[in-house]
Amino acid sequence: MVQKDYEFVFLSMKRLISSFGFAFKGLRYAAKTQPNFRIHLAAGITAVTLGLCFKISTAEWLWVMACIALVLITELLNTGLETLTDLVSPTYHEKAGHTKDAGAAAVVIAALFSVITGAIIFLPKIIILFGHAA
Ligand SMILES: Nc1ncnc2c1ncn2[C@@H]1O[C@H](COP(=O)(O)OP(=O)(O)OP(=O)(O)O)[C@@H](O)[C@H]1O
Repeated sequence: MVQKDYEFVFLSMKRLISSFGFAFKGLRYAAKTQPNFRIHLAAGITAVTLGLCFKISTAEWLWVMACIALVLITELLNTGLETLTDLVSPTYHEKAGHTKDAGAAAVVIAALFSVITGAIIFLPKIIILFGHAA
């Protein structure tokens, strides 16, 4: 590799590391300012704990991971949307309201989907566990 190629790789790595830094800043901001984000994070940790306790299958792990990612991603995008809306429209505007409502609806759909998926995966196992205990 010539000097120019090394410089290109070094700069690309530097840019990638800065992007991760900005991403963590975004995560910290959401965790600090959004109670719902913290609730969804706790729900995700609970789902992972249940998955470990019940030794769920690989396919079930994929669904659980997809649900956790879906909820956290929509929550983060909604946080960004809310922040931007507050910046652009600090006073009442119908369209600002629609923007926030649509963001909130996306989070609710992701959360509902995850609750149903979690129930399909974990409820039968919980019922069997309580059946054996009784
Ligand atoms: N600038 C605005 N103009 C019109 N309606 C607004 C505006 N800001 C908020 N609203 C309405 O009030 C609702 C709640 O707004 P708010 O800013 O409290 O968002 P939120 O979803 O409750 O945020 P958080 O997740 O931080 O609690 C919005 O969904 C929207 O319907």
